[in-house]
Amino acid sequence: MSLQLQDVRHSYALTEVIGGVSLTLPPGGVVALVGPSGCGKTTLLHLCAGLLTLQEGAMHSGFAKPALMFQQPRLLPWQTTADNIALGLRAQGVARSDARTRAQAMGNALGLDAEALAAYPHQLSGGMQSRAALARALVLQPDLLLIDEPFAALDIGLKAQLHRLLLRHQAEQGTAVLMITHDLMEAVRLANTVLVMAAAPGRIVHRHTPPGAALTRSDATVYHDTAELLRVPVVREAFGLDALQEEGRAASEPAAAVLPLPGARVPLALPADPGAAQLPGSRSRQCG
Ligand SMILES: Nc1ncnc2c1ncn2[C@@H]1O[C@H](COP(=O)(O)OP(=O)(O)OP(=O)(O)O)[C@@H](O)[C@H]1O
Repeated sequence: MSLQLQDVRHSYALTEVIGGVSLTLPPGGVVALVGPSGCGKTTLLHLCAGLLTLQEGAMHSGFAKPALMFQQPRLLPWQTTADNIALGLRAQGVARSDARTRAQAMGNALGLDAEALAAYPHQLSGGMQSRAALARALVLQPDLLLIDEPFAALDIGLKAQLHRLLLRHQAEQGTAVLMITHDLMEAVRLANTVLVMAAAPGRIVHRHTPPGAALTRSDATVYHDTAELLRVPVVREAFGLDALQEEGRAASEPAAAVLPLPGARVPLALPADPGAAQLPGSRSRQCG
């Protein structure tokens, strides 16, 4: 039972955006696809979720209960938080009272109290909405969770809290997770395997295994490992870092050899040691 992609390609009209991606996600594994904006991460995730039709290559999923968590919480404004969390269960035919009980328990586990669960989405902060969206996915007890940058808009503290909640649930339930992000440090913090993508067309250019188990990975280890990853030439190239650095140097000649890089979307100068929605079920698809 795993998710396997073999030489998957995808084009929008005449433009090839995914140029031959192969990957395997085993049960209980956490794979992060990380890459610059526009390299095809969302397209790939939507292919895995069955939201896009496979055009070329092969894909097989042995997972029976996949769930997708979108970049935006996408809560129904006319339903309470608890009813939003219960939505997938209700769609599966679970009785209203049972679904609500399970939704409340999952909401509580993710830090939503009775008041938040009785509130409507517009009465919740962004962080609470993200918790509700995570609860809505996790309450389904998926064996495969597909995540599309759900924590991108959160502050650093909230992000860390949700990372921990997700990792704890993942470790307890053995859920396989395929997540996409453009944040290298988030990928190193959460994943067993980090796959770095480059653009035009989207392809995997580097595979990285962060040390140890994610739940016990310290901040220092995450910073150090991210810094190491940022030294890999193909990773730097994928994010356009060296080009930016050259621009910076040219602009300040003959000043300092190393400059901060304006506009970079990934951390650039990390200390080496800072010291311190229910989807279609199991499927196998082949084309091309
Ligand atoms: N429906 C579509 N029709 C045409 N082109 C599309 C469509 N969806 C995405 N694209 C293009 O395909 C490329 C890959 O887009 P995609 O959203 O998969 O990238 P991404 O890596 O997830 O980007 P981001 O990190 O900015 O969300 C981009 O050039 C985008 O403009």
